[in-house]
Amino acid sequence: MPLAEARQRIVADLSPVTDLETVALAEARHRVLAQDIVASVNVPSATNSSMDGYALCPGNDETRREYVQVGQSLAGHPFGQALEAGQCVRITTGAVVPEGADRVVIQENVVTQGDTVTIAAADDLPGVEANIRPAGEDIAKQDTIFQAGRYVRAPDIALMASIGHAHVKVLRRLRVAFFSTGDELRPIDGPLAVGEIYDSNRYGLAAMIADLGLEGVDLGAVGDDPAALAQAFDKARDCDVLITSGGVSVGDADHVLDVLKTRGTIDFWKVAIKPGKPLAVGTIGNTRFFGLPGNPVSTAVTFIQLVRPALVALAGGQPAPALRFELPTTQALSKRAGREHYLRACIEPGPNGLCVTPVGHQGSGVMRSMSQANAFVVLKAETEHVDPDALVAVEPFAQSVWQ
Ligand SMILES: Nc1nc2c(c(=O)[nH]1)N[C@H]1C(S)=C(S)[C@@H](COP(=O)(O)OP(=O)(O)OC[C@H]3O[C@@H](n4cnc5c(N)ncnc54)[C@H](O)[C@@H]3O)O[C@H]1N2
Ligand code: MOO
Repeated sequence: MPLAEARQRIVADLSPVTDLETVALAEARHRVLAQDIVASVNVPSATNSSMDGYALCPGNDETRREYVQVGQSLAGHPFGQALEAGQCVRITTGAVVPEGADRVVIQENVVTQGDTVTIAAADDLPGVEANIRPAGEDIAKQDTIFQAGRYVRAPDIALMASIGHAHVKVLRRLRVAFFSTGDELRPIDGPLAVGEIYDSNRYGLAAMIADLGLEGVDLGAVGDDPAALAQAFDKARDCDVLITSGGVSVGDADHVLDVLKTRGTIDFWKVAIKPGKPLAVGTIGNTRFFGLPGNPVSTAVTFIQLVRPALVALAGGQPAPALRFELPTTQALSKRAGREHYLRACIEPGPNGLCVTPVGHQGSGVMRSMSQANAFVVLKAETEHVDPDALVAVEPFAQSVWQ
Protein backbone atom coordinates (compact mmCIF):
# COMPACT_ATOMS: atom_id res chain seq x y z
CA MET A 1 0.00 0.00 0.00
CA PRO A 2 1.35 3.48 -0.81
CA LEU A 3 2.44 5.29 2.34
CA ALA A 4 0.01 8.19 1.89
CA GLU A 5 -2.94 5.80 1.70
CA ALA A 6 -1.74 3.88 4.77
CA ARG A 7 -1.48 7.15 6.72
CA GLN A 8 -5.02 8.07 5.76
CA ARG A 9 -6.48 4.70 6.63
CA ILE A 10 -4.77 4.65 10.00
CA VAL A 11 -6.31 7.90 11.20
CA ALA A 12 -9.74 7.34 9.59
CA ASP A 13 -12.59 6.23 11.87
CA LEU A 14 -10.70 6.54 15.15
CA SER A 15 -12.77 6.92 18.31
CA PRO A 16 -10.80 9.17 20.69
CA VAL A 17 -11.06 8.67 24.45
CA THR A 18 -13.85 10.66 26.10
CA ASP A 19 -13.58 9.81 29.82
CA LEU A 20 -12.47 12.75 31.94
CA GLU A 21 -10.56 13.13 35.15
CA THR A 22 -9.56 16.16 37.21
CA VAL A 23 -5.89 16.56 38.05
CA ALA A 24 -3.85 19.11 39.95
CA LEU A 25 -2.21 21.55 37.53
CA ALA A 26 1.24 20.14 38.30
CA GLU A 27 0.06 16.75 37.00
CA ALA A 28 -1.40 18.12 33.77
CA ARG A 29 1.79 18.18 31.66
CA HIS A 30 1.51 15.91 28.59
CA ARG A 31 -2.22 15.42 29.17
CA VAL A 32 -5.02 16.48 26.80
CA LEU A 33 -7.39 19.17 28.06
CA ALA A 34 -11.03 18.11 28.30
CA GLN A 35 -12.28 21.67 28.87
CA ASP A 36 -11.73 25.16 27.50
CA ILE A 37 -9.64 27.19 29.92
CA VAL A 38 -11.12 30.67 30.49
CA ALA A 39 -9.25 33.31 32.49
CA SER A 40 -11.03 34.58 35.59
CA VAL A 41 -8.40 37.29 36.17
CA ASN A 42 -6.26 39.71 34.19
CA VAL A 43 -2.57 38.91 33.73
CA PRO A 44 -0.89 41.01 34.89
CA SER A 45 -3.57 41.70 37.47
CA ALA A 46 -2.64 45.39 37.76
CA THR A 47 -0.81 47.93 35.62
CA ASN A 48 2.80 47.64 36.79
CA SER A 49 6.34 48.74 36.11
CA SER A 50 8.70 46.75 33.88
CA MET A 51 11.77 48.47 35.38
CA ASP A 52 13.19 49.70 38.67
CA GLY A 53 12.93 53.49 38.78
CA TYR A 54 10.37 56.19 39.44
CA ALA A 55 6.70 56.32 38.42
CA LEU A 56 5.98 59.87 37.26
CA CYS A 57 2.92 62.11 37.13
CA PRO A 58 3.98 64.88 34.70
CA GLY A 59 0.49 66.46 34.52
CA ASN A 60 0.27 68.70 31.47
CA ASP A 61 4.02 69.30 31.36
CA GLU A 62 5.57 66.69 29.06
CA THR A 63 9.03 68.23 29.46
CA ARG A 64 9.00 68.29 33.28
CA ARG A 65 12.31 66.96 34.64
CA GLU A 66 11.97 67.61 38.36
CA TYR A 67 9.66 65.62 40.60
CA VAL A 68 8.94 65.31 44.31
CA GLN A 69 9.08 61.78 45.63
CA VAL A 70 6.06 61.18 47.86
CA GLY A 71 6.51 57.48 48.62
CA GLN A 72 7.28 54.10 47.15
CA SER A 73 5.55 51.23 45.40
CA LEU A 74 7.29 47.90 45.82
CA ALA A 75 6.26 44.56 44.27
CA GLY A 76 3.63 43.24 46.69
CA HIS A 77 3.37 46.61 48.50
CA PRO A 78 1.48 49.14 46.39
CA PHE A 79 1.65 52.86 47.19
CA GLY A 80 -2.14 52.98 47.35
CA GLN A 81 -2.76 56.68 46.65
CA ALA A 82 -3.09 58.79 43.51
CA LEU A 83 -0.24 61.07 42.41
CA GLU A 84 -0.64 64.70 41.50
CA ALA A 85 1.21 66.64 38.82
CA GLY A 86 4.90 66.92 39.67
CA GLN A 87 4.89 63.96 42.08
CA CYS A 88 6.61 60.61 41.71
CA VAL A 89 7.12 57.39 43.68
CA ARG A 90 10.05 55.06 43.84
CA ILE A 91 8.94 51.91 42.02
CA THR A 92 10.37 48.41 41.54
CA THR A 93 9.87 45.96 38.68
CA GLY A 94 6.42 44.38 38.93
CA ALA A 95 5.11 46.93 41.44
CA VAL A 96 1.71 48.57 40.84
CA VAL A 97 1.85 51.92 39.03
CA PRO A 98 -0.18 54.32 41.20
CA GLU A 99 -3.13 56.19 39.80
CA GLY A 100 -2.03 59.45 38.19
CA ALA A 101 1.35 58.07 37.08
CA ASP A 102 1.57 57.39 33.35
CA ARG A 103 5.25 56.51 32.81
CA VAL A 104 8.32 55.17 34.55
CA VAL A 105 11.85 56.54 34.28
CA ILE A 106 14.63 54.04 34.99
CA GLN A 107 16.74 54.84 38.01
CA GLU A 108 19.96 55.03 35.95
CA ASN A 109 18.57 58.20 34.31
CA VAL A 110 17.87 60.28 37.43
CA VAL A 111 19.77 62.08 40.17
CA THR A 112 18.16 62.31 43.59
CA GLN A 113 18.68 64.84 46.33
CA GLY A 114 16.49 64.43 49.38
CA ASP A 115 12.92 64.13 48.06
CA THR A 116 13.80 65.66 44.71
CA VAL A 117 14.19 63.38 41.72
CA THR A 118 15.62 64.98 38.58
CA ILE A 119 15.82 63.39 35.14
CA ALA A 120 19.46 64.02 34.28
CA ALA A 121 19.17 64.65 30.52
CA ALA A 122 16.35 65.87 28.31
CA ASP A 123 17.04 62.88 26.02
CA ASP A 124 16.14 60.54 28.88
CA LEU A 125 12.63 61.95 29.34
CA PRO A 126 10.32 58.92 29.13
CA GLY A 127 7.30 59.10 26.81
CA VAL A 128 3.78 58.28 27.94
CA GLU A 129 3.39 54.57 28.87
CA ALA A 130 7.19 54.08 28.95
CA ASN A 131 8.17 51.04 31.02
CA ILE A 132 4.56 50.33 31.92
CA ARG A 133 2.87 46.94 31.50
CA PRO A 134 -0.89 47.42 31.34
CA ALA A 135 -3.23 45.13 33.32
CA GLY A 136 -4.36 42.25 31.08
CA GLU A 137 -1.45 42.76 28.65
CA ASP A 138 -0.79 39.00 28.56
CA ILE A 139 -4.28 37.63 29.29
CA ALA A 140 -7.52 39.58 29.66
CA LYS A 141 -10.22 38.35 32.05
CA GLN A 142 -12.66 36.06 30.13
CA ASP A 143 -10.06 35.21 27.44
CA THR A 144 -10.15 31.56 26.39
CA ILE A 145 -6.49 30.69 26.67
CA PHE A 146 -6.82 27.04 25.59
CA GLN A 147 -9.49 24.99 23.93
CA ALA A 148 -10.40 21.42 24.81
CA GLY A 149 -8.10 19.02 22.94
CA ARG A 150 -4.97 21.04 23.73
CA TYR A 151 -1.92 18.91 24.58
CA VAL A 152 -0.41 20.52 27.67
CA ARG A 153 3.26 21.54 27.50
CA ALA A 154 5.49 23.17 30.14
CA PRO A 155 4.74 26.81 29.11
CA ASP A 156 1.01 25.99 29.21
CA ILE A 157 1.38 24.92 32.84
CA ALA A 158 2.96 28.30 33.63
CA LEU A 159 0.19 30.11 31.72
CA MET A 160 -2.58 28.26 33.57
CA ALA A 161 -0.80 28.91 36.88
CA SER A 162 -0.72 32.62 35.97
CA ILE A 163 -4.53 32.69 36.00
CA GLY A 164 -4.75 30.64 39.20
CA HIS A 165 -6.13 27.55 37.51
CA ALA A 166 -5.27 24.99 40.20
CA HIS A 167 -7.15 21.95 38.85
CA VAL A 168 -7.67 20.89 35.28
CA LYS A 169 -10.11 18.53 33.58
CA VAL A 170 -8.18 16.26 31.26
CA LEU A 171 -8.99 13.20 29.17
CA ARG A 172 -7.98 9.92 30.70
CA ARG A 173 -4.65 8.73 29.42
CA LEU A 174 -4.70 6.44 26.40
CA ARG A 175 -3.75 2.89 27.47
CA VAL A 176 -1.22 1.46 25.06
CA ALA A 177 -0.25 -2.19 25.53
CA PHE A 178 2.86 -3.52 23.87
CA PHE A 179 4.88 -6.70 23.65
CA SER A 180 7.80 -8.00 21.65
CA THR A 181 7.99 -11.42 20.03
CA GLY A 182 10.82 -13.74 19.14
CA ASP A 183 12.46 -16.87 20.63
CA GLU A 184 15.83 -15.09 20.35
CA LEU A 185 14.87 -12.32 22.80
CA ARG A 186 16.36 -12.24 26.29
CA PRO A 187 15.88 -9.91 29.28
CA ILE A 188 18.43 -7.11 29.32
CA ASP A 189 19.79 -8.00 32.76
CA GLY A 190 20.97 -11.54 31.98
CA PRO A 191 23.58 -13.34 29.86
CA LEU A 192 23.21 -14.14 26.15
CA ALA A 193 23.76 -17.55 24.53
CA VAL A 194 24.78 -17.83 20.87
CA GLY A 195 22.08 -16.40 18.61
CA GLU A 196 20.25 -14.62 21.39
CA ILE A 197 19.80 -10.84 21.56
CA TYR A 198 18.57 -8.39 24.15
CA ASP A 199 14.95 -7.36 23.80
CA SER A 200 15.70 -3.74 22.93
CA ASN A 201 12.55 -2.91 20.95
CA ARG A 202 10.30 -3.26 23.98
CA TYR A 203 12.37 -0.65 25.82
CA GLY A 204 12.32 1.64 22.80
CA LEU A 205 8.54 1.31 22.49
CA ALA A 206 8.02 1.96 26.21
CA ALA A 207 10.12 5.12 25.95
CA MET A 208 8.34 6.41 22.82
CA ILE A 209 4.92 5.80 24.42
CA ALA A 210 6.03 7.52 27.65
CA ASP A 211 7.43 10.45 25.62
CA LEU A 212 3.90 11.08 24.36
CA GLY A 213 2.51 11.13 27.91
CA LEU A 214 0.47 7.98 27.33
CA GLU A 215 0.06 5.03 29.67
CA GLY A 216 2.20 2.11 28.50
CA VAL A 217 1.19 -1.41 29.52
CA ASP A 218 4.20 -3.71 29.13
CA LEU A 219 3.10 -7.26 28.30
CA GLY A 220 6.67 -8.53 28.13
CA ALA A 221 8.44 -10.66 25.54
CA VAL A 222 6.48 -13.50 23.96
CA GLY A 223 8.07 -16.49 22.22
CA ASP A 224 7.34 -17.58 18.64
CA ASP A 225 4.44 -19.69 19.86
CA PRO A 226 0.87 -19.15 18.65
CA ALA A 227 -0.69 -20.13 22.00
CA ALA A 228 1.50 -17.71 23.95
CA LEU A 229 0.80 -14.98 21.38
CA ALA A 230 -2.95 -15.59 21.65
CA GLN A 231 -2.72 -15.20 25.43
CA ALA A 232 -0.80 -11.94 25.06
CA PHE A 233 -3.40 -10.61 22.59
CA ASP A 234 -6.15 -11.39 25.09
CA LYS A 235 -4.34 -9.48 27.86
CA ALA A 236 -4.51 -6.34 25.71
CA ARG A 237 -8.30 -6.36 25.36
CA ASP A 238 -8.89 -3.72 28.03
CA CYS A 239 -6.34 -1.38 26.41
CA ASP A 240 -7.08 1.16 23.68
CA VAL A 241 -4.15 0.13 21.53
CA LEU A 242 -1.87 -2.88 21.17
CA ILE A 243 1.55 -2.49 19.57
CA THR A 244 3.74 -5.50 18.88
CA SER A 245 7.27 -5.76 17.54
CA GLY A 246 8.44 -8.62 15.35
CA GLY A 247 6.88 -11.65 13.72
CA VAL A 248 4.96 -9.83 10.99
CA SER A 249 7.09 -10.85 8.02
CA VAL A 250 6.96 -14.05 6.00
CA GLY A 251 9.33 -16.25 8.05
CA ASP A 252 8.34 -19.66 9.43
CA ALA A 253 8.19 -18.23 12.96
CA ASP A 254 6.18 -15.09 12.02
CA HIS A 255 2.87 -16.01 13.68
CA VAL A 256 1.55 -12.62 14.72
CA LEU A 257 -0.83 -12.17 11.78
CA ASP A 258 -2.21 -15.73 11.96
CA VAL A 259 -3.02 -15.24 15.63
CA LEU A 260 -4.49 -11.81 14.97
CA LYS A 261 -6.91 -13.37 12.47
CA THR A 262 -8.26 -15.62 15.25
CA ARG A 263 -8.76 -12.66 17.60
CA GLY A 264 -9.70 -9.76 15.37
CA THR A 265 -9.25 -8.43 11.85
CA ILE A 266 -6.37 -7.21 9.72
CA ASP A 267 -7.14 -3.90 8.05
CA PHE A 268 -4.01 -3.97 5.91
CA TRP A 269 -0.50 -5.42 5.82
CA LYS A 270 2.64 -4.13 4.07
CA VAL A 271 3.30 -0.49 3.34
CA ALA A 272 5.64 0.98 0.71
CA ILE A 273 8.05 2.41 3.29
CA LYS A 274 11.68 1.57 4.00
CA PRO A 275 12.41 0.64 6.67
CA GLY A 276 9.15 -0.87 7.88
CA LYS A 277 7.51 -2.68 4.96
CA PRO A 278 5.72 -5.52 6.82
CA LEU A 279 3.73 -3.19 9.11
CA ALA A 280 0.31 -4.70 9.92
CA VAL A 281 -2.71 -2.69 11.06
CA GLY A 282 -5.90 -4.14 12.47
CA THR A 283 -8.43 -4.31 15.27
CA ILE A 284 -9.13 -6.68 18.16
CA GLY A 285 -12.55 -5.84 19.61
CA ASN A 286 -12.24 -2.18 20.59
CA THR A 287 -8.44 -2.28 20.59
CA ARG A 288 -6.49 -0.87 17.64
CA PHE A 289 -3.64 -3.10 16.61
CA PHE A 290 -0.28 -2.13 15.12
CA GLY A 291 2.12 -4.97 14.33
CA LEU A 292 5.51 -3.33 13.82
CA PRO A 293 8.37 -5.10 12.07
CA GLY A 294 11.05 -6.47 14.40
CA ASN A 295 14.13 -4.82 12.90
CA PRO A 296 14.81 -2.12 15.51
CA VAL A 297 14.97 0.83 13.10
CA SER A 298 11.85 -0.43 11.31
CA THR A 299 10.06 -0.53 14.68
CA ALA A 300 11.11 3.04 15.48
CA VAL A 301 10.39 4.48 12.01
CA THR A 302 6.94 2.91 11.67
CA PHE A 303 6.07 4.02 15.20
CA ILE A 304 7.09 7.62 14.48
CA GLN A 305 5.70 7.86 10.96
CA LEU A 306 2.49 5.85 11.17
CA VAL A 307 1.52 4.89 14.73
CA ARG A 308 2.25 8.15 16.55
CA PRO A 309 -0.32 10.30 14.68
CA ALA A 310 -2.97 7.65 15.43
CA LEU A 311 -2.04 7.61 19.13
CA VAL A 312 -2.29 11.42 19.29
CA ALA A 313 -5.74 11.34 17.64
CA LEU A 314 -6.95 8.45 19.85
CA ALA A 315 -5.74 10.32 22.94
CA GLY A 316 -8.06 13.20 21.95
CA GLY A 317 -5.38 15.50 20.48
CA GLN A 318 -4.70 16.82 17.00
CA PRO A 319 -1.74 15.27 15.20
CA ALA A 320 0.49 18.08 13.89
CA PRO A 321 1.35 17.85 10.20
CA ALA A 322 4.98 16.87 9.62
CA LEU A 323 7.29 19.87 9.53
CA ARG A 324 8.99 19.11 6.23
CA PHE A 325 11.39 21.35 4.32
CA GLU A 326 14.19 21.01 1.81
CA LEU A 327 17.94 21.13 2.42
CA PRO A 328 20.91 20.24 0.21
CA THR A 329 22.36 16.77 0.84
CA THR A 330 26.13 16.61 1.27
CA GLN A 331 26.21 13.10 -0.22
CA ALA A 332 24.91 11.34 -3.31
CA LEU A 333 21.99 9.05 -2.45
CA SER A 334 20.80 5.96 -4.30
CA LYS A 335 17.89 3.59 -3.83
CA ARG A 336 15.58 1.24 -5.69
CA ALA A 337 12.30 2.69 -6.87
CA GLY A 338 9.17 1.39 -5.15
CA ARG A 339 9.19 2.42 -1.48
CA GLU A 340 9.43 5.82 0.22
CA HIS A 341 12.73 5.82 2.14
CA TYR A 342 13.31 7.39 5.56
CA LEU A 343 17.05 7.85 5.96
CA ARG A 344 18.44 8.75 9.36
CA ALA A 345 20.38 11.98 8.96
CA CYS A 346 21.85 15.00 10.67
CA ILE A 347 20.98 18.59 9.85
CA GLU A 348 24.20 20.55 10.29
CA PRO A 349 25.57 23.97 9.46
CA GLY A 350 27.59 23.90 6.21
CA PRO A 351 29.66 26.55 4.42
CA ASN A 352 26.51 27.92 2.69
CA GLY A 353 23.95 27.43 5.44
CA LEU A 354 22.23 24.30 6.74
CA CYS A 355 22.67 21.00 4.94
CA VAL A 356 21.87 17.37 5.68
CA THR A 357 24.05 14.26 5.82
CA PRO A 358 22.81 10.69 6.30
CA VAL A 359 24.40 9.20 9.41
CA GLY A 360 26.35 5.97 9.15
CA HIS A 361 24.95 2.61 8.11
CA GLN A 362 21.32 2.77 7.01
CA GLY A 363 20.49 -0.91 7.64
CA SER A 364 17.18 -1.45 9.44
CA GLY A 365 18.99 -3.33 12.23
CA VAL A 366 21.42 -0.46 12.90
CA MET A 367 19.86 1.45 15.76
CA ARG A 368 22.87 3.73 16.15
CA SER A 369 21.73 5.55 13.02
CA MET A 370 18.47 6.45 14.82
CA SER A 371 20.30 7.51 17.95
CA GLN A 372 22.82 9.72 16.15
CA ALA A 373 20.34 11.33 13.77
CA ASN A 374 18.38 14.51 14.36
CA ALA A 375 16.19 14.24 11.26
CA PHE A 376 14.82 12.00 8.52
CA VAL A 377 15.68 12.53 4.87
CA VAL A 378 12.58 11.46 2.94
CA LEU A 379 13.07 10.09 -0.57
CA LYS A 380 9.98 9.58 -2.71
CA ALA A 381 8.99 6.08 -3.83
CA GLU A 382 10.00 6.78 -7.45
CA THR A 383 13.37 8.39 -6.65
CA GLU A 384 16.43 6.35 -7.62
CA HIS A 385 19.32 8.77 -7.41
CA VAL A 386 20.10 12.15 -5.83
CA ASP A 387 23.26 14.13 -6.60
CA PRO A 388 25.34 15.81 -3.90
CA ASP A 389 24.09 19.37 -3.18
CA ALA A 390 20.61 18.58 -4.59
CA LEU A 391 17.70 19.53 -2.37
CA VAL A 392 16.05 16.70 -0.43
CA ALA A 393 13.00 16.67 1.87
CA VAL A 394 13.91 16.73 5.56
CA GLU A 395 11.82 16.16 8.70
CA PRO A 396 13.55 17.19 11.95
CA PHE A 397 13.00 14.91 14.95
CA ALA A 398 12.50 17.87 17.27
CA GLN A 399 9.12 18.86 15.81
CA SER A 400 6.07 18.56 18.00
CA VAL A 401 3.71 15.73 17.14
CA TRP A 402 0.78 17.38 18.91
CA GLN A 403 -0.83 20.49 17.48
N1 LIG B 1 11.77 -13.29 2.56
C1 LIG B 1 11.53 -12.10 3.14
N2 LIG B 1 12.12 -11.85 4.31
C2 LIG B 1 11.91 -10.68 4.92
C3 LIG B 1 11.08 -9.72 4.32
C4 LIG B 1 10.45 -10.03 3.11
O1 LIG B 1 9.71 -9.24 2.52
N3 LIG B 1 10.70 -11.24 2.57
N4 LIG B 1 10.93 -8.52 4.93
C5 LIG B 1 12.07 -8.07 5.72
C6 LIG B 1 11.76 -6.85 6.38
S1 LIG B 1 11.63 -5.48 5.41
C7 LIG B 1 11.69 -6.76 7.73
S2 LIG B 1 11.53 -5.23 8.45
C8 LIG B 1 11.78 -7.91 8.60
C9 LIG B 1 10.68 -7.85 9.64
O2 LIG B 1 10.38 -9.08 10.11
P1 LIG B 1 9.52 -9.38 11.38
O3 LIG B 1 8.64 -8.28 11.73
O4 LIG B 1 8.92 -10.70 11.18
O5 LIG B 1 10.60 -9.39 12.52
P2 LIG B 1 11.47 -10.59 13.07
O6 LIG B 1 11.75 -11.54 11.98
O7 LIG B 1 10.81 -11.09 14.27
O8 LIG B 1 12.77 -9.82 13.44
C10 LIG B 1 13.50 -9.09 12.50
C11 LIG B 1 14.86 -8.72 13.10
O9 LIG B 1 14.66 -7.90 14.21
C12 LIG B 1 15.20 -8.47 15.41
N5 LIG B 1 14.29 -8.22 16.52
C13 LIG B 1 13.05 -8.69 16.65
N6 LIG B 1 12.52 -8.30 17.80
C14 LIG B 1 13.44 -7.57 18.43
C15 LIG B 1 13.47 -6.92 19.69
N7 LIG B 1 12.44 -6.93 20.52
N8 LIG B 1 14.59 -6.24 20.03
C16 LIG B 1 15.66 -6.23 19.18
N9 LIG B 1 15.67 -6.83 17.97
C17 LIG B 1 14.58 -7.51 17.61
C18 LIG B 1 15.24 -9.95 15.08
O10 LIG B 1 16.16 -10.64 15.87
C19 LIG B 1 15.59 -9.93 13.61
O11 LIG B 1 16.97 -9.73 13.43
O12 LIG B 1 11.69 -9.10 7.85
C20 LIG B 1 12.55 -9.12 6.70
N10 LIG B 1 12.51 -10.42 6.12
O1 MOO C 1 11.92 -2.62 5.38
MO1 MOO C 1 12.44 -3.72 6.61
O2 MOO C 1 11.64 -2.71 7.67
O3 MOO C 1 13.67 -2.63 6.44
O4 MOO C 1 14.09 -4.12 7.05
